[in-house]
Amino acid sequence: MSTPYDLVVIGGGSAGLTAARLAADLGAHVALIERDRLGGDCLWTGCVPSKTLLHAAAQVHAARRAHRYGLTAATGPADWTAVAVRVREAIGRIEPHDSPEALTRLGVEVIRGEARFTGPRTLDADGRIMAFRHALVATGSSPHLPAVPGLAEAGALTSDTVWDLPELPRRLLVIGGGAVGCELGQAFARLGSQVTVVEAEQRLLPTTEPQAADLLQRRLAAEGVTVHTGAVLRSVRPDTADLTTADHTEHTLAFDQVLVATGRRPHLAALGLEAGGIRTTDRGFIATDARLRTSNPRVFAAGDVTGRLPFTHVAGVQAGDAVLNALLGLRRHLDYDAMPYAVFTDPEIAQVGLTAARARDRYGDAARTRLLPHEEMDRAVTENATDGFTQLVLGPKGRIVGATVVGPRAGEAIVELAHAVRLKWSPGRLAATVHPYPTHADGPWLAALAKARRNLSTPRTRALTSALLGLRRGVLR
Ligand SMILES: Cc1cc2nc3c(=O)[nH]c(=O)nc-3n(C[C@H](O)[C@H](O)[C@H](O)COP(=O)(O)OP(=O)(O)OC[C@H]3O[C@@H](n4cnc5c(N)ncnc54)[C@H](O)[C@@H]3O)c2cc1C
Ligand SMILES: NC(=O)c1ccc[n+]([C@@H]2O[C@H](COP(=O)([O-])OP(=O)(O)OC[C@H]3O[C@@H](n4cnc5c(N)ncnc54)[C@H](O)[C@@H]3O)[C@@H](O)[C@H]2O)c1
Repeated sequence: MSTPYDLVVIGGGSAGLTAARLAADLGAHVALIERDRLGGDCLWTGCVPSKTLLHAAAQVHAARRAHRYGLTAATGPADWTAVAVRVREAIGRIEPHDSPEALTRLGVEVIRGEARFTGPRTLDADGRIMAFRHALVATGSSPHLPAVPGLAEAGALTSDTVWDLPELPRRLLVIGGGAVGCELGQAFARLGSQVTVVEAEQRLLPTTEPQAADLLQRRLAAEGVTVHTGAVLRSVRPDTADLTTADHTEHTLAFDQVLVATGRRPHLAALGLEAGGIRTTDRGFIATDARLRTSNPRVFAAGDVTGRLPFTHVAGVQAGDAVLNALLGLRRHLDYDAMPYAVFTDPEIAQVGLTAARARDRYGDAARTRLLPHEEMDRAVTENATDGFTQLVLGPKGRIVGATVVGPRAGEAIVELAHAVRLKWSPGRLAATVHPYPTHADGPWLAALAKARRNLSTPRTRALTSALLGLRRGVLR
């Protein structure tokens, strides 16, 4: 057995890579064990391919509407081979940053193999026993297939396998209307597939603000996507699916390919959690405290495996905190109420902090919302994208506790609202920073200005300003 490593990282995805790099920067003796390819879900099958696909689909969508500007509009389906090449190109451009060579240059020992705990301070990587002072579990998650008869046998695609399609499906059935289902459903529809999305809950993106989800559903319908919400998928055969919709009617849908996007489960099998003294939650994720420590105080966890907000940026910041807490004995913890995310559909939907409903649950009558429809935002008018909105959710003392932006570049516009939530700003504080005109960041600014202006016109402030004006009139004549 080797001398103990300061840190052994298990899994080379968004969380594991960030952790290993930071540990090496701090001068730690660090090893990273990866059983497959460094880069994880985000690089190979998640964020990077999906955002590249969405960009390609947006270009095709714009080309189809080019007749508005006197050009010959594009018709027919997109060339899937060309799109797939572009997706692989984007992955290829990013992959070298995450390669074993790049990590080794930084001082990380990269080990190819499957890790398994053999005790509270040791693990086995494909036959090699390694001792550690600290370990980080960053083994991520995989798509989960619901137990619907015939689904697995129908050759269902997931976000792991959809990238290998030899051709664009003519009819694509998407099971699940969460982030993956909405993003990929819209992208495939724009590229030329006939898409049907089946969602079990009453609306798409069930955890986002309801008006945002409704707006997206209307847009998808306008683009020719059929959406069934509140639907129960009963069974699947090789080219048809039986479902019952919210109004209790039964449908049989024909498809050429079916894509399952119904959530993910953590990679924990064969990790030897029991030998490592690591407990899991009721939902089957690794149980961690606020400092990301597991039930074994020498083992931390980060990323999708923790079951908290499964996003790349969350995986990265969790990994950073876990490494600092483990190696330097700090007590850092994240504020999940200030964690933003974006769904890259068109319209783009970005959110941070509490939704209006959660704010009411937490703060009762002290919770308020301020909505700025994007008809009032000039940049949205110039781009003919006025159906979006910016909503601020205010808590006690009028502090911003949550926000939603729907419209172009919502993912960028949400960033300053994430600052506002984290730093507990009032709208007045946000309004004090001048924004260039006209940008997509005007939504948050105009919403904050409108609220600040309303504060100026309360009877009390009006009485004060009237008195002051009267005084000035007297002095200045
Ligand atoms: C289609 C899609 C689009 C997405 N888009 C976005 C987006 O736009 N923005 C965003 O923030 N998030 C997005 N996500 C989510 C994001 O991809 C994940 O949250 C993120 O990749 C999780 O990182 P991770 O490090 O926890 O896990 P992973 O990236 O899954 O990495 C885990 C690694 O551990 C390895 N591993 C597992 N078990 C072992 C073992 N026993 N031994 C050794 N190695 C092991 C695996 O091989 C893998 O490489 C998307 C996800 C999907 C599916
Ligand atoms: N833009 C982004 O940041 C982005 C994009 C894609 C994915 N992701 C991440 O990847 C994770 C996985 O995405 P996902 O979309 O698979 O999961 P999800 O949890 O976001 O959505 C799954 C959806 O499937 C529905 N569902 C579950 N079982 C069903 C059934 N039997 N029939 C019909 N509908 C059913 C759920 O109600 C839910 O709406 C997400 O949690 C997200 O964090 C992020």
